[in-house]
Amino acid sequence: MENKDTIFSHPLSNIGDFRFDEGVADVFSDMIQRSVPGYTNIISTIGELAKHYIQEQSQVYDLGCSLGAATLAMRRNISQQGVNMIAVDNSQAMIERCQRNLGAYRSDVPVTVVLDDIREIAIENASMVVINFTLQFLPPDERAALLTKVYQGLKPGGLLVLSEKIRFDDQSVDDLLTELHHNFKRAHGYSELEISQKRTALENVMRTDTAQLHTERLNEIGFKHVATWFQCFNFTSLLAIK
Ligand SMILES: Nc1ncnc2c1ncn2[C@@H]1O[C@H](C[S@+](CC[C@H]([NH3+])C(=O)[O-])CC(=O)[O-])[C@@H](O)[C@H]1O
Ligand SMILES: O=C(O)C(=O)Cc1ccccc1
Repeated sequence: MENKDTIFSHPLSNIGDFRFDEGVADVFSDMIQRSVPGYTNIISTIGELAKHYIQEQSQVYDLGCSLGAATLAMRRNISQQGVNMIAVDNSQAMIERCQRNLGAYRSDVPVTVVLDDIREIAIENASMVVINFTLQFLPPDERAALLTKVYQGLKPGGLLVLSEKIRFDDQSVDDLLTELHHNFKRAHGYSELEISQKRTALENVMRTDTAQLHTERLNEIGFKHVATWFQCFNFTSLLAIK
């Protein structure tokens, strides 16, 4: 049923930048579950939060939706009327599979699947916005603008869920939590070669911020309530309410 991630299992003579292409999209569900501690828990909590925060006659956004896991979790959980969901990703391979996944379950909640850069889309009348491990792929100096756009598009009482891989200013702490994350990957069957080649591939494309920066930035933008609700090693998820 599910394709196993073997992308980095053989020695590559030239490790290019990590890309969300067909090969990655085909194995992405397996890849993210074996790579991100707490991923399944985060997805189901997004579903729980949807029950409480999605407002009637409003829009819900999943920015960097990949295969649509967060959108599916939210859609399954809501009984609110007049909700329109928008799932956005700039990878054609992901969007095709996302559309297919959403079509595999029946639901009365309309979802518009959009192939675009999350920096280009309008956010309006939103009661919930999910950015689950996607902000980390934007250039660091463009992150505040994206989050400001989200804030401006949210209704009062609206919720942002922001999940990210993080780094630590303290080098010893960063080394330790990186090692614990690598142990997690080993425990899920990844070899040293896979871990190190993927790390190289991600180096230029995924520049992580610290937890403090995430919290401070959300506060500065104006969110009324900001909290870290999940952290495992160097992975975190925050919620921010307007
Ligand atoms: N500028 C951008 N515009 C649109 N999409 C982008 C951009 N940059 C990257 N992406 C997309 O963001 C997604 C990141 S994965 C999200 C997991 C999902 N949220 C999940 O809950 O399963 C997380 C990870 O791979 O660590 C990929 O599908 C990219 O194509
Ligand atoms: O795999 C890793 O080392 C990560 O940091 C997480 C991840 C998961 C899926 C795609 C890109 C990064």
